[in-house]
Amino acid sequence: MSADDARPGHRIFLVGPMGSGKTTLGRRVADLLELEFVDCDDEIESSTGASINLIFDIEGEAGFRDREARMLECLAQRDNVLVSTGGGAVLLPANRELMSRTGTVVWLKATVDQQIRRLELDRSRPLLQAPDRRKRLEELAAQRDPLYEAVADLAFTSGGRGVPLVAQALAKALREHHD
Ligand SMILES: Nc1ncnc2c1ncn2[C@@H]1O[C@H](COP(=O)(O)OP(=O)(O)O)[C@@H](O)[C@H]1O
Ligand SMILES: O=C(O)C1=C[C@@H](OP(=O)(O)O)[C@@H](O)[C@H](O)C1
Ligand SMILES: [Mg+2]
Repeated sequence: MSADDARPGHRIFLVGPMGSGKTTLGRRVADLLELEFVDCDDEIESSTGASINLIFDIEGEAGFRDREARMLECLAQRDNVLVSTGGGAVLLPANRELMSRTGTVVWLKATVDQQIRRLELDRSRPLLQAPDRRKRLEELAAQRDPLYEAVADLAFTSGGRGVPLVAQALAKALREHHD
């Protein structure tokens, strides 16, 4: 991002692992920063009329990544927006390049324990349909943490404060980042 673009909330991308709160916190933080909120997965679901699970079933992960990359390209053209991405959006170099070039990228961190607790009942994430969720999440973290790190302008750890307080802290961190 150039210095001229570095205004609060011009375009923010939240990245990070499943269950880090990109969707939940993103919506609140967008409100606090008076930005439009958009969730990449929700956009894919509403534009296809299919759930993420069904897309994975029919087209495989590769098909989903294709749709995700195309959706991100569209979303990166909006202004005054906070975009919550899916946890694997950082996998494609083109996505990383797009997000770094067009916005402020925030890595929402979460421990595997937090992920497991928060996603205990979740059945909507195809990559979590594994017999050993901890192992799966650890493998994903080993693969992806270096990518989150590489693309992020800011890393944010939520701690155990509860969603409303964490959203306020994240909004504050973003304001300070842009000052
Ligand atoms: N900081 C947090 N503290 C407690 N619960 C959280 C936090 N962030 C998210 N959650 C909960 O975890 C679940 C998954 O959050 P979600 O926003 O869908 O994560 P992501 O979009 O990163 O996968 C939701 O039930 C949400 O309420
Ligand atoms: O980590 C991933 O590869 C994925 C994360 C999901 O989004 P959240 O990170 O919002 O759960 C969703 O995009 C899809 O199930 C794949
Ligand atoms: Mg999400």
